[in-house]
Amino acid sequence: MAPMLGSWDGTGTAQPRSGSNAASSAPKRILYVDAYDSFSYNVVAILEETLNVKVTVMTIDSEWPNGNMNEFLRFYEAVVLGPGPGDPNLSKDVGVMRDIWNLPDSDLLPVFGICLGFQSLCLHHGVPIERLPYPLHGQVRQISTASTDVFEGLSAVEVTLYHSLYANASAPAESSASDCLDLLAWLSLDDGSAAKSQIPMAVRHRQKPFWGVQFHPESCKSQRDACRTLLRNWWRMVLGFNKIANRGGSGSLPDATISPHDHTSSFPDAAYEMLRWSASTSAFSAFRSLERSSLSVETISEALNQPGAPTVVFQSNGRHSIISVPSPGSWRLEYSVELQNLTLYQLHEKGQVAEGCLRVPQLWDALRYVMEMKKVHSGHSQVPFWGGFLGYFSYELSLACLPHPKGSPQSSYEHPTTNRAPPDTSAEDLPDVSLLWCERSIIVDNSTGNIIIQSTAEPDHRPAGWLDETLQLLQNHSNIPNEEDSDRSFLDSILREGKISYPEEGNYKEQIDACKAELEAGESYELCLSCETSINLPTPTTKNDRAVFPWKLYKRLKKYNPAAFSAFATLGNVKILSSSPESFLSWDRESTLEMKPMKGTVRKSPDMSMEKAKEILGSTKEMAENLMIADLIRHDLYGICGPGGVHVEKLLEVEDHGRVFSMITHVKGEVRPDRLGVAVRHMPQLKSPNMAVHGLTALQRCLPPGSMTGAPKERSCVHLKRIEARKRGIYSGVMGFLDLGGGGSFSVMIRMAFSCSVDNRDENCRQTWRIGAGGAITTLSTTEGEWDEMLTKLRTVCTVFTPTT
Ligand SMILES: C=C(O[C@@H]1C=C(C(=O)O)C=C[C@H]1O)C(=O)O
Ligand SMILES: NC(=O)CC[C@H](N)C(=O)O
Repeated sequence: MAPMLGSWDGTGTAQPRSGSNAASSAPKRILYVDAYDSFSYNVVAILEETLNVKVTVMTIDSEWPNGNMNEFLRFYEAVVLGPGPGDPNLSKDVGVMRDIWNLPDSDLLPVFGICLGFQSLCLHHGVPIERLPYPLHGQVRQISTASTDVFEGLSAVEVTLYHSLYANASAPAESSASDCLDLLAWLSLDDGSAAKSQIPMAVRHRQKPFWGVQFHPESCKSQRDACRTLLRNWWRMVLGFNKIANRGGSGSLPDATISPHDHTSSFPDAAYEMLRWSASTSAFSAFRSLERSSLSVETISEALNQPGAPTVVFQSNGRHSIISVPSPGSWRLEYSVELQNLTLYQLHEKGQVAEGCLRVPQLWDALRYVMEMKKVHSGHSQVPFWGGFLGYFSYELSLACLPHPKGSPQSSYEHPTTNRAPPDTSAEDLPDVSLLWCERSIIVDNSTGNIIIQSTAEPDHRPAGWLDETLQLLQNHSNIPNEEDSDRSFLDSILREGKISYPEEGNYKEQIDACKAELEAGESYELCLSCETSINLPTPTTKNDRAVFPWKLYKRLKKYNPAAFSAFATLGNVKILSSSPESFLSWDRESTLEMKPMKGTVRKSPDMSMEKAKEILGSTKEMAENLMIADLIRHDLYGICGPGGVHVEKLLEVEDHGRVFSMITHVKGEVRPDRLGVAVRHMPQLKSPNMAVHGLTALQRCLPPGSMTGAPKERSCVHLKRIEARKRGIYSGVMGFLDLGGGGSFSVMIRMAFSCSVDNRDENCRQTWRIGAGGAITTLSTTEGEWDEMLTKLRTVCTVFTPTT
């Protein structure tokens, strides 16, 4: 193989004709065309980190600024066409990418296509794009190269692949292709036939400055040094071409992304209302400490919270547990995406209620505003929460936070009058957001037994005020006697009357096949499919029994399946019992964001050791599942933190999570208000140094959890919604706290049950609890294996709903 290299190379010996800006020291500009992929910001990061360039992001469904592509591209040194879902044969999937290939010779500029961008390049130059015999998603393979051109010095490179389609260079229509494209790299594919076929991994146009790679140089499992060399080689050739062509990005451009989405929304009045409701919250969290106490979290919560009253408890088996305590200034909010309705409820005095209409972005603005205005400046230095909001964001709220490409199937909740979701009465009244404004709380340091009693309400700080009273109360308190027997018979008496509706096996298996069909078509690289089990129970007859039932059930769950993020909530009609092992997003008060997705699960059993679990989870299938999510959350964090701001701490490590072994990845990002990531650069609110504001924004931009959707996130969600045909509700959403000191932490709502039944014996004699369970479907999944995995996860929660005798 001796690719013909055309008439120009990277040495750039020719003299510029005129007006070259080569001497300019300002970073040169690259235009990145984003096909709504979940790896886009990883590409932006590797470009900016490697080439000292500035990247502008333009989504495929954008209009060319001023309707003039040629004019606009003069600002740029080169264009990078990114990866994405779908098929380059369809204009909706590549959008403006296609326009680039039709640039007149006089306006040519260097182009580098990645995966979908590469396929678009090949297709336009006569190479058909077809389906692979088996998709290659999240798989790390060694490719061979021609060792020339952009692969100078790189003979074999290990790279990550995320594609279902490929450029069939040996198809009959190829004769014209070989006239203009040279093959620079290829992969030997063992497709089961006697002869091993080779598929193109990189090409270059012979006359035009167009390159493309089928693999993902930005993936954290692609050989980093080699991929950076590849980009530097390309960049040399870009500069060489531009010099000869006497072109090059010039002029100053705003640091914005180009997309059809209007990011402006009027500031919501609700924000001022929420601020008024928080008037009693001061800028200090005062505290008292009770050293080395043996009081349990359950005992403390029972001592300070009335059964059935709004309560949130985070009972971590990590360092700290948090228990909310009501105060005269307590209030809570509920938001419905479908109705675009916000309701505030005062918990004391006359139980005042306020309602307002606002859109999802305005809700985030309101939350940011309150967190900024009510910043708490000091408190106990060791504890992660001083006061603020505790509660959840549902999966449907998360979907409403995603950008939808123009013309894509919209989510019903954004436009209540059109494209309604399938009727789903069980989810009808479930608030999509429910948050408790919490001034008083108790923190238990699980490692020392120390208890911190804290409050941001000024009257509580006075001597002999609530802090001192509570200290005394807890000092004189002892653990509640073990009521396991009476609790068991109480719970069993209700559970015995329960009806559990399990998902239908045949239906779930059909849904697995439907997912696989989308994976094979190139629509997704991984789909996290789930289904729901519902449990219908009699409502206990007495008011007290109704109030204590969820709490007692929670205690049973906590005991049966202790988890890193066990949590309980009762907020209005909503009750949540969670034994989630998975952290979604947390942030400290200074600048660090952390995400720890979990993907790859095996059930514990007497003959399943950690060693064996590592062997199973070390398979191509399991590693690929986790790697895809690892790359997805790197993208999510790069969108906030920008190039240079994201680091992988742990990649694909197996951990013990109670009843299962799971594989996790741990990624950290540093927020730098002066160098924000592409996803948030347009937000003026983020000039603030307050980490609460950045953390909330990261939450808004990173929902829904990628481990619960698959990648690319937006397109995967569209398919999952159609295939699952239900609202997931709180399952797949997140639950956690927003700390007025600046921090925050949210876990993924899995291994949990929730109910939104009205607690009124007269109106509703039955209550329905819902448990979601599922798993990531890849092309390597087996139908049987996925059904079993779903059942394993379901059992961790469903077991506590079955009577013990
Ligand atoms: C979908 C669930 O879990 C998700 C899927 C996992 C997997 O595929 O291994 C692991 C953890 C979660 O991100 C669930 O628990 O219902
Ligand atoms: N990662 C990608 O860009 C994938 C491209 C295309 N959707 C495929 O599956 O082949």
